[in-house]
Amino acid sequence: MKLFVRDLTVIDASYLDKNRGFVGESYLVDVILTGALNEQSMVLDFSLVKKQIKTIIDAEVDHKLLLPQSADNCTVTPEGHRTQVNFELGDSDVIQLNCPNEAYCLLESKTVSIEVLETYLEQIILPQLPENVLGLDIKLRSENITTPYYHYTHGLKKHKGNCQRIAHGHRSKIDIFIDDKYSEALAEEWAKRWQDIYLVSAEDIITESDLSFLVAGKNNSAEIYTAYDAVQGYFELLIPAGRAEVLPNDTTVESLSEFICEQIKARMGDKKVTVYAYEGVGKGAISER
Ligand SMILES: Nc1nc2c(c(=O)[nH]1)N=C([C@H](O)[C@H](O)COP(=O)(O)OP(=O)(O)OP(=O)(O)O)CN2
Repeated sequence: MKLFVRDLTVIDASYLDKNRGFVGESYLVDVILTGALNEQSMVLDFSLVKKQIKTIIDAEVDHKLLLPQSADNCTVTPEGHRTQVNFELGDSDVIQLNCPNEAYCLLESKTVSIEVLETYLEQIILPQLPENVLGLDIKLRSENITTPYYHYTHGLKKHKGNCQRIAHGHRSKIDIFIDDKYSEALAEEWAKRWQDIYLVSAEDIITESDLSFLVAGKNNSAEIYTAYDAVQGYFELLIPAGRAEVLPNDTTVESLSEFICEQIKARMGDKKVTVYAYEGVGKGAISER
């Protein structure tokens, strides 16, 4: 007998890619369970399917940085409850992080892909399900978006939950209206500007000498050093400046939509500007000037 649940949850995470650097993603999760019927004539009660699988996904991958730790360009060094990561990019630039262990999900692979993540999740979730559940098929998919979108990575130091992690991200639609008319050109402009971007708050920028680790190699462009203290611990990151944008406020979706709206308004004079900035799937903030 097979049981399916579509849209069980959304994984908002980021991964490191040799060419793209940080890639923020929002994956919708579908599952199929194969098994014998239990005493309730069910493979597993839907409410338990949803709760148990979501709990594991939230703990293992959601709001984390997914690392291809078998890649030659990825060095992961555990330091007790913290982990240092050095990731060399194709252009010989480097991204470095030093964060509490829960900021990362370490994958035994050379790259991160949907297939790698599906296999990883199947392997860790199936043994935690009741014995009558014999098989688990996890399918991850991106939201079907037909208009421009971007992938961003960020961290919200003031968030009490897992959004405080310095490198989690989202694949997000951006809708922009000028005098109530949809502007594909402006949406595309922002999608291009923030494609695979790291968004950092100006107040979180530190100097190289404030980093707790030594900088490995020299980046081609300038570097940005950012760090903050949050409930889960101290988070540090070094990123080439060309792969980041510094924003005046926190990088909540409210601030992002305000930032985009203000920037466009400055060019539009008397015209009304409306911005729908999404954070992942089906949620976001609206700004109007
Ligand atoms: N008003 C706002 N609330 C939250 C923001 C924000 O910008 N404005 N941001 C976040 C985090 O960035 C987080 O990544 C959002 O993830 P979300 O999927 O909402 O978080 P959960 O995992 O708690 O939700 P699930 O339904 O379990 O996926 C948080 N809030």
